[in-house]
Amino acid sequence: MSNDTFSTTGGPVGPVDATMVPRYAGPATFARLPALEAVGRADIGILGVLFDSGVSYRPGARFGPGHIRASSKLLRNYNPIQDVEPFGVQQVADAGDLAVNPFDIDDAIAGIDAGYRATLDTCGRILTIGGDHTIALPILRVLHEAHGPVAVLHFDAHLDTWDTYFGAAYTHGTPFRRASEEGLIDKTGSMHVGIRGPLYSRKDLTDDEVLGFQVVGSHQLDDMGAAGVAERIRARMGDRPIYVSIDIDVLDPAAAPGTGTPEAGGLTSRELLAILRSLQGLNLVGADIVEVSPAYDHAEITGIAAAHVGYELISAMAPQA
Ligand SMILES: N=C(N)NCCCC(=O)O
Ligand SMILES: [Zn+2]
Ligand SMILES: [Zn+2]
Repeated sequence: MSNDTFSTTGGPVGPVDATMVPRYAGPATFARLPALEAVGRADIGILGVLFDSGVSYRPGARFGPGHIRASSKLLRNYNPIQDVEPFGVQQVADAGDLAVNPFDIDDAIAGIDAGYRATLDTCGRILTIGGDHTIALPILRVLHEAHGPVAVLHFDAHLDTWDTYFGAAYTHGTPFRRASEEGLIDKTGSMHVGIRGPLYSRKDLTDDEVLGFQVVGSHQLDDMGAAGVAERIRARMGDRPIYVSIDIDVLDPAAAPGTGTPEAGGLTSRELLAILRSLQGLNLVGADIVEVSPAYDHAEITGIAAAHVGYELISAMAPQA
């Protein structure tokens, strides 16, 4: 018999009541929220995608969803800076995991497409926790059917608009080039935030611009500040439908050591969380948090950062009073 004591006031079913069940106990769901099947439908579904066969360096992101859930137990009901109860004003539920083919990327992409589409039958929007960045492509394919080309707000140390690796077109370094080629993204409204580190050549940047992206480099954060980046985002995206894709390696390795392709000189978690808060009121149609690789994490540093990223995204998606 489950000892979950979900706090509910007749509205959305929220997380387990922390005054009844100690934080280290309760369901292994994101923020100890109810499972989707327990509530039937949700405004936001948290969906794990256990896939990391598209990586080019350190693997392990297939274990990211479980790690982020385990690291999310301390999340509480009220978000003071956004002044919202993200789990009280909307139904948020954990939609479980998509376990896709680890041996065939094409089959895995088809599986993610089908699983994401099925989850949208009972969830208004989905916050996906990965998995490596390959997973963004099938998600954008599904969202394109409902929204047309979406503006991609991409937080990452890496452009992820490269062409192929060893001849492979579908990897964690290529999702946004494929998406742009397939007409899935709004080339007048997409941008990267946090880009840094060595590139393969200058052509990486000229190609990237043609594919529809503007770049805010990590090095610009000191001068622009989170507020300046937030302004750039609003100016670039306006009221377009926006897909937010967050590669946890946008954070400095000090703030996110548990990731596959770390680059020095990244954002602090405080900067990233401040930028995400500024998305409140924008037309967010979905989001993901990818590339968390627990094997390289210490003391849940990366898992906790990813959990808070998810919390601020859910808060930014909440209906405002
Ligand atoms: N972590 C992501 N998503 N992409 C990394 C690509 C790294 C590289 O091409 O060297
Ligand atoms: Zn990256
Ligand atoms: Zn990436």
